[in-house]
Amino acid sequence: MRTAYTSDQIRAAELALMAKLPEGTLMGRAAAGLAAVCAGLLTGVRGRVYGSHVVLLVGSGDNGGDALYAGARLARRGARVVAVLAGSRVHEGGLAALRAVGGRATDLRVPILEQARELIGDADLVVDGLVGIGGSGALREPYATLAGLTAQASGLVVAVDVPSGVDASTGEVDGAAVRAQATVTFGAYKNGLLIDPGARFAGAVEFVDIGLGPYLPDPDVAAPTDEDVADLLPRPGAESDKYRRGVVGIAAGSDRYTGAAVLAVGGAVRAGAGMVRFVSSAEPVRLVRARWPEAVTTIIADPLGADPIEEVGRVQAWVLGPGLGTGAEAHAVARAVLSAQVPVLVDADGLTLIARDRGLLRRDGPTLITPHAGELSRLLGVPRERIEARRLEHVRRAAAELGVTVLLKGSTTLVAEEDRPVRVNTTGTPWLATGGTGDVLAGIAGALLAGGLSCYDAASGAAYVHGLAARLAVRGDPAGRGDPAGRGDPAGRGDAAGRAEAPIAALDVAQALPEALRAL
Ligand SMILES: NC(=O)C1=CN([C@@H]2O[C@H](COP(=O)(O)OP(=O)(O)OC[C@H]3O[C@@H](n4cnc5c(N)ncnc54)[C@H](O)[C@@H]3O)[C@@H](O)[C@H]2O)[C@@H](O)CC1
Ligand SMILES: [K+]
Repeated sequence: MRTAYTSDQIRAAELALMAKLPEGTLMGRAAAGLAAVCAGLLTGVRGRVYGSHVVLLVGSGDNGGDALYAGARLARRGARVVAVLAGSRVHEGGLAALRAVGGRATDLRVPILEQARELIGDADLVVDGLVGIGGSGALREPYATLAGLTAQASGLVVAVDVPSGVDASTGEVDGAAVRAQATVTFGAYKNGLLIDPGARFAGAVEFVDIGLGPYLPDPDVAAPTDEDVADLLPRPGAESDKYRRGVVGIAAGSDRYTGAAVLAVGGAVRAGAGMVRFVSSAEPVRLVRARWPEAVTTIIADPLGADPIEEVGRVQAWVLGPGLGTGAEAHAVARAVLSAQVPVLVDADGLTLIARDRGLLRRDGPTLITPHAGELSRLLGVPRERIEARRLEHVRRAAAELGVTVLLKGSTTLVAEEDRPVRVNTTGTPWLATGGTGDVLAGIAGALLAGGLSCYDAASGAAYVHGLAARLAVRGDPAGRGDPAGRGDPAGRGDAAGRAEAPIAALDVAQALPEALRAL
């Protein structure tokens, strides 16, 4: 599990560790690690550090101090280093160290932005030491303009600890922020490096150990890795039969919307359900049977009757909602499914139904909901843009307010359950933003729930394998190996340039599931 923390958590751990060490030790470790990463990147691009142009953007806090000490180390190796002093104060020790080895600082008599514009344009490397975990709110001037100028840099941009303008605790970006190719982070991951929109600004995240480990509390956020997911996925034993592996019931589709049902069933079949029982009206049943003969189907004879799902046999978990419709009949089916005591995953139209009738969520069994930002917006009565800008806050709020496990889909998929770290998914690809992929995800998670996983594990496991399968489908390479911004990057971004990738249809994701599962 890759763990991440808020600024306050990191700061408390640093204070505890610092109390045991001579002054300056931690900054020394941070700067040495930062300089080593910068030197490696410069060598990769230019063949050597010697003679390279390095510009340090230096704020008034310790983040600027790190940049200055690292700059001094690069200057000692022959880099031409200039510090743009952007703050009203500067870390004096760091500035003295830089000057002592021939580094320069901007002339305070000349407007800072004028100097910076030219320097940034010519630099091989820009080091962003404006603000780190001490930052709060939107960047003020001149930091905001400096952050914007880094977009015009022709050389590398490396952020110190966290890209300036990204809220380290939440990933929120309010106004300008530095967009880095790499972020060198100290002691522990910050939430904002894993969660969008912030994660998009961080580039590849390099971790520098400064000895904080023993002082860190329980994490605020955790990102499962291949090993974690492989461990939690159910594997059939010799004594398994379809019931032990789990029977998932899928109540989805309507005569108007049939595709979602086919996709959800496909996700469940391919993710290893022992059996899929599909329940719907005649037309989706016909199509599901044609595409997935493995599924056992039931046509609901009387949706408005006393128990519309009475005819369905034993089920260990339900998926409710894809393509179900939102009328009276769908409501009746939803009520019947949610009155079961087994885990129920609610998606798509099911979410619209519970947004209108929250009483449906008053039930005995565990509930997992899988909204995207628009659906969550209707559930919480909060504008969609606000949810997208503050994903962590809203996924937590939904879990607390609704008393369910919440998987919030989107550019970074999050899973929240009260009193647990929020899980962030690091697989996936922007190509997943296409119709029907959510239905496949619901099927996968349903299969895992039926296999005995908790809502929390089923949701995070499903998001993970769904993302892997999508990568396999878009580039024939589930692990994203050969893509430096892929698996090596904890944020798990895809190849930003979209190289060697092709669009996918949702069914391709379902079809790629077996291979993704084999790759784990
Ligand atoms: N505390 C420690 O033990 C260590 C801290 N380190 C570094 O220290 C950083 C934290 O240093 P600080 O606590 O001094 O804080 P920062 O340097 O992150 O930022 C604080 C400064 O930025 C200004 N500021 C805050 N928000 C701003 C905004 N929106 N616009 C413009 N200016 C803003 C503040 O007025 C203050 O001067 C870490 O991110 C890391 O880089 C490392 O050296 C490792 C050890
Ligand atoms: K920074």
